[in-house]
Amino acid sequence: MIEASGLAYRYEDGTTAVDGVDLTIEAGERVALLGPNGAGKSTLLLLLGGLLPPDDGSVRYFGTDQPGDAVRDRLGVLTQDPGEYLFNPTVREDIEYGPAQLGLSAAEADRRVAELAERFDLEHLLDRPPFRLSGGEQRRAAIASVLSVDPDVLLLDEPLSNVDGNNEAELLDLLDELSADGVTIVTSTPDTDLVAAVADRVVLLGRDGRVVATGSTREVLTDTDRLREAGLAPPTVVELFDRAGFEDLPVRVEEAVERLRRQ
Ligand SMILES: Nc1ncnc2c1ncn2[C@@H]1O[C@H](COP(=O)(O)OP(=O)(O)OP(=O)(O)O)[C@@H](O)[C@H]1O
Repeated sequence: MIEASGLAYRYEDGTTAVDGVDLTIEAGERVALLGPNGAGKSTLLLLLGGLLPPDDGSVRYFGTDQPGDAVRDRLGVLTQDPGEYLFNPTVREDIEYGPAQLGLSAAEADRRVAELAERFDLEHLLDRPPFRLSGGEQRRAAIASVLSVDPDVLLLDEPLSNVDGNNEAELLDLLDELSADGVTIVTSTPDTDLVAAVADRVVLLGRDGRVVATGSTREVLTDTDRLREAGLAPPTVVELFDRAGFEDLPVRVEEAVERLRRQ
């Protein structure tokens, strides 16, 4: 789906945000870009989504040489600022915007709005101006507008920040469903507790914008020393079982519960 090689990006003030990143994302994969604040996750996501031109290196999409612009409607990129997706007079129009740009019928756009509004608990907010929404509501509306174009690849920058427990569970369920439908999902986060719920593979970034490790979610999340060296706390469930002296560490709460029941 995405093949990045030698990616590097420096901001105008000379800050190197991403440095020499090689990364291949296969169809249907769920990948987390994990790293501490300032590691370059957001910048990398923008580079992968074709929204920033790299200073060095290149990104290939779908095994072709088409530039990011040409495959824009197949890539759904959620940046950290929900305001970037909410620029119409109402939330409804924001969600309809993508389908309209793709030339879909009004009936199909309406259908997508209704489905996404129900999923994200936005029905009562559809006719409001987006700036009158709370931070978490804006994030949910932004995610709905990204999903409205039915992308093949989703690139999500900290999608759960500001989102409460119920809506978090709803969004995680939806990501599971999209993944089961074959959508490729890349999620950036500094939150090790979230990773096992959204990814099967992890790309761990260090503070210098370089990849420190890649591996299965289990491999990366149970290597507590390496996580700490990268500036991250291990997931709570991993830390708990590690400190309690367990050998084989669970990475999800459900797995931990199962383990304890068997004891
Ligand atoms: N517009 C900018 N101008 C200059 N430096 C920037 C800019 N945006 C980000 N940076 C710097 O680039 C580096 C990577 O930032 P980036 O936002 O990609 O990291 P991140 O891993 O997403 O961080 P966080 O977890 O805090 O969101 C940091 O050192 C940051 O200070």
